Amino acid sequence: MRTLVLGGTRSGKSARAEDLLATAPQVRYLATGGVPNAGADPAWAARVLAHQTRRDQRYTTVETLALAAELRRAPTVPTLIDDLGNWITGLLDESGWNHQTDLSEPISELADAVRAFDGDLVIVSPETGLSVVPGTAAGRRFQDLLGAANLAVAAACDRVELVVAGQVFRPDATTATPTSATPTSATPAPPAPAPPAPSPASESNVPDTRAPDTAAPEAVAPDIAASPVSGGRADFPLDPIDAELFDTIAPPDEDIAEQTRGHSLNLTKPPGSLGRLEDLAVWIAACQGVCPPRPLTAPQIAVFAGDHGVARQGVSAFPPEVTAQMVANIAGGGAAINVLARRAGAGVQVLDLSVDTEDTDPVIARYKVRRSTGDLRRGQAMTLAEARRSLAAGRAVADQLVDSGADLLIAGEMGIGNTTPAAVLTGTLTEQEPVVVVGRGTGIDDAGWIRKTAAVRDGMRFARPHRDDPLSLLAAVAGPDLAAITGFLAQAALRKTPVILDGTVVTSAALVAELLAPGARAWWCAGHRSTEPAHGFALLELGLEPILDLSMRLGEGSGAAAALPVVTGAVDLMNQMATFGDAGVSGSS
Ligand SMILES: Cc1cc2ncn([C@H]3O[C@H](COP(=O)(O)O)[C@@H](O)[C@H]3O)c2cc1C
Ligand SMILES: O=C(O)c1cccnc1
Repeated sequence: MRTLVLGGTRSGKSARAEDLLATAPQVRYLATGGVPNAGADPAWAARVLAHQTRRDQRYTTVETLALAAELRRAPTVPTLIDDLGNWITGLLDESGWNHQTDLSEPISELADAVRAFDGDLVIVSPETGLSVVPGTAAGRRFQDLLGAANLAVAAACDRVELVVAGQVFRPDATTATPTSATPTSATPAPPAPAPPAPSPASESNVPDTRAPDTAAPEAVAPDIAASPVSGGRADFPLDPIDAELFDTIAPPDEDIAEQTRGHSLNLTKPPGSLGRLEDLAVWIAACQGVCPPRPLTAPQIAVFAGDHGVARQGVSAFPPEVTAQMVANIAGGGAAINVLARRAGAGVQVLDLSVDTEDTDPVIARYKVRRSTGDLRRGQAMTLAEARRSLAAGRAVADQLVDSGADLLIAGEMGIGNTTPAAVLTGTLTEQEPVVVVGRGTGIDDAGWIRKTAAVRDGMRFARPHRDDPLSLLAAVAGPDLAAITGFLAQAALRKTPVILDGTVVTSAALVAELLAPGARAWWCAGHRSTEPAHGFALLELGLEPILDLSMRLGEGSGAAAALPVVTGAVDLMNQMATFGDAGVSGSS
């Protein structure tokens, strides 16, 4: 079990960490605070002594900043790291406190080592993000880097705890997942979010840290997760009036792309031998504007959920009630997307935009626009105002994730019947006939396929007049979930953040997003090719070649999450491989 214990100064976090290892026969204690010079700083020495006297004979202390190497050296020995704040300070002391100091590599190395660790590991780290932004450049640097370290390490752990005045809170156990807004959601929501909106830290993207054996009795604190919501619904942080207006989307940096292609020629491999992995790394470098690209340490997945009126017409193999049930499943960490995200080190949050229930946890429903949609066979799935609100919600979610450090975004979806509006959008925007785009979705039989095709035909009839007006197209035949995904994807591009697209539902929204924000597609790659026929047409229209083709047809973001390790691996190759010169390997003759 790997646990990250966060807390403020003197919160009781170290004592809590030691409690977690109380039954371990021996504990390796990785101390990052350095050996204090008692003469120079007696107060610091006393502080360290207090920690030492509390620990017993079972502890063996190793003073080190090389945490990743030490974890890898003995990856099963029960270990306590105390703490990441001193670790960041030590690294900054070594490499300089100026703003150019890049600690992304040691941070991602540590996260990788934590992920690979196979025993009891407790990591203590200060939670400084709840205080004011420091007034000095060095203070801000420290706070930013510590936040990044906490996010990356939280994503690699099985669970995250927050200690406040000796009380233990489990962010991931509050609402079953949605929690803090920090990319890996290591940081729980602040008790009093600042206006104008749920602060980033109040958003739900705790990494999916659920583990089968984590039902700790102290896992409470519903009020923390619920705090950002007023009256059961979140206030919309973005004025929906302008939700469909986007500034020009700048393309990823072509000079950096060229530089990265050149860099790749120097690496110890025949030119081009890593095939499309090289293209992916070049693309990420161009998105980041950095050569070689920085390792991706904080990918985030937002799953947008909604019901669809047409689902009552026999177009799905499953009943609409499954949408709400699956929202709870995703929040609880038990869906396919959670499993793939955990493995890939991505945080997951699920958001109810239009599920047909009043009972969703208020945090998950903070952007709720309505219950279900009108039947798209008769047009007007929602109003224009609702479409704007939904777009604004998706944009706000992307903003919050990017603001809290996410370096790659994935949109997922959950909604029984949603492959029907997706087929309507794709058929309309790629000018294909209904029979060509309609697939089996969750596995409908022939009679269901005929009903679905008829519904798509009717929906396309209503959609066609709105083909050149993305907002009214969404209002006519989509729904809040698809509109939110549209806003999310376009906003990610505006914020220069790469996206891995998922299957047919998300990609149908991508078609609309490209209309709303032309050029946005340059910020997206296609994670996989779904077996739904509409998906192939949508990918063709966007000019995207999928990374994987595994006959998947699930949605939730699962195809994108499956492709995520390929993308992060591609970036690592560009970043970590030795050059011919460095390794003393002869180049081609
Ligand atoms: C248990 C279950 C889990 C799912 N996870 C994703 N979907 C996927 O299937 C649904 C769309 O297919 P259709 O249009 O045929 O209803 C969406 O919820 C989509 O996310 C699921 C569907 C089910 C039943
Ligand atoms: O490709 C998808 O996104 C998909 C396929 C089937 C069911 N739900 C989603």
